[in-house]
Amino acid sequence: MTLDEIRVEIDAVDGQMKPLFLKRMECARSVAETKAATGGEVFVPEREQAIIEKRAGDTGEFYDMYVAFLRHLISVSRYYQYGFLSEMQEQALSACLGRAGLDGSSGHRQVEISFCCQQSASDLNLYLDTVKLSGVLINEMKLCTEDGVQKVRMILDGNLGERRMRRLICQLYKETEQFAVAALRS
Ligand SMILES: O=C(O)C(=O)C[C@]1(C(=O)O)C=C[C@@H](O)C=C1
Repeated sequence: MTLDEIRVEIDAVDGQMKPLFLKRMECARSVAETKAATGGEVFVPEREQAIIEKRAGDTGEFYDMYVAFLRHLISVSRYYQYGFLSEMQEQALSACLGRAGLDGSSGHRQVEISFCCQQSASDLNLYLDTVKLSGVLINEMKLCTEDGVQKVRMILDGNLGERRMRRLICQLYKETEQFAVAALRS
């Protein structure tokens, strides 16, 4: 097969995957609507583990790559879901601002946050992808690892009044360990 012929095949595969991706995102929307009505959490780690165990077992040499693909796919699904859950966003925001004694309506241009993740689970790359997806820019980032726990500190450009910032803060608050808004910076 020539390179051009292989690329025709890749284009055909991508063409088949696209409607399936769109269909899966439609399902994510329906799940979000159901959860908005019933109050369920977006992030259900045991369900994600079950999906991975059920699907990835027979992928042979591609096991790690297929697991990475599934984890990214599901992380995108979660990101999409949080966008529909404005009540959850508001609750998450007031919980972390209240805990830090901060006033979200104060004038600020940057939001400093901190959270932890397990080094072995390599979740940090997924969270960085989520930040990228949200459109919020990282101005500064510090990472230190102690006893297998990654402690992350980020300064994000933007204001808590922006929808994309509220959605991002909500997702990180719900999914990471020890999430905190450390400061609102002007
Ligand atoms: O099954 C759910 O509860 C979903 O929200 C769907 C889904 C997925 O995209 O597969 C997304 C987030 C959950 O953590 C688990 C699975």
